[in-house]
Amino acid sequence: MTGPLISLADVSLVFDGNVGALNHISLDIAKGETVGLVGESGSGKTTLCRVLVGLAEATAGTVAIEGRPLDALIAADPLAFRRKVQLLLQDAVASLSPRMRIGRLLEEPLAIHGMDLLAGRRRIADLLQRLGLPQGVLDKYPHQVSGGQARRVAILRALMLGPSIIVADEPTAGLDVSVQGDLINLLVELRGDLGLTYLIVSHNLNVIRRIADRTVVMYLGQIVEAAPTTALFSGPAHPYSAALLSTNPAIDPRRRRTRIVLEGEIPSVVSPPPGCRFHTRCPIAAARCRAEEPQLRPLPDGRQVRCHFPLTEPEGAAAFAAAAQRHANVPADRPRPLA
Ligand SMILES: Nc1ncnc2c1ncn2[C@@H]1O[C@H](COP(=O)(O)OP(=O)(O)OP(=O)(O)O)[C@@H](O)[C@H]1O
Repeated sequence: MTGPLISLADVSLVFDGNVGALNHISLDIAKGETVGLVGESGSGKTTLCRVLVGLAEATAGTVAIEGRPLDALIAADPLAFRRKVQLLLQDAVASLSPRMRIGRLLEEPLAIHGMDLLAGRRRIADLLQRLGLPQGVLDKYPHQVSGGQARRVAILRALMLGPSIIVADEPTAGLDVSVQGDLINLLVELRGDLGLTYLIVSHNLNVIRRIADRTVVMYLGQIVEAAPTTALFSGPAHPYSAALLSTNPAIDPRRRRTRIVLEGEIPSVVSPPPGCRFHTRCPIAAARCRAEEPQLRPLPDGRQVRCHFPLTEPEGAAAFAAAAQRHANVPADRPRPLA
């Protein structure tokens, strides 16, 4: 296969006639790639995940897997589609029935998909070992295992049917840092061993930095930047990406001397600001930003950005440096709004 494994072309989704949760999203994901999705609450990350797994339907645009439209794939063979694309939810315990022992929970999909029970049990045994879970968890109820183990059980359940795509919404949320680290290592290992492709949503930028080959930044239903993770973290092109990264002091503190505090509420997707959607909170917004909506466009270094004045170009860099300078005298222990 030469084309992308997953392709979203100009996808929009409007809830209730006026909630534009996704706005002209175009994104290709290659087989074996891990794409991280970041952005403030309400930017459309979960909706994008739900579209990809067929739980929500795009109002416009096309979603394709291996070049075949998603709706046609689902209509032709819904079970085959579910085997191929699995959703991993944040709250692993809540996504498992509390009244069934884990062993039965894991065998349940085998019956639904008409798979051989013996072969299924061998697969469970193999995956238990691979995921570092003791055999004993099979006899327990979901609430009787630790948070980290419950998360592994949910991963095991998602892997039972041999998927090729895993869409994970906050897979490490609520876990201790060390357990988070183990889980990320596990996901990376599984990707290599089983040839998986991941789309991973996380509020935790350290998680995204460790696992994603490419990171997509969303704001108010739009992609504002899509870049190789190393490029994004070493020098964001969109002012919103810069603001998001600056909220995390652990990310290269030498580079992040200026903490950019975004002022004001995130606007509503029901009535997004005209021009650039970010202009009401952007530290370098100019008249053009208020009047003209920027398109997502490629930069010479291969990333894409939706900004008239990307920080990787001289005009944007100068404006950003000037904004930082204006606030340079704010004491270090106080937030330094750039707007
Ligand atoms: N079923 C629905 N009906 C109406 N509006 C919805 C529905 N689901 C989501 N929305 C709205 O769509 C927008 C995007 O929501 P979404 O949950 O995708 O954002 P998110 O980036 O995943 O946020 P979070 O990080 O909090 O999960 C929000 O304004 C939300 O209120």
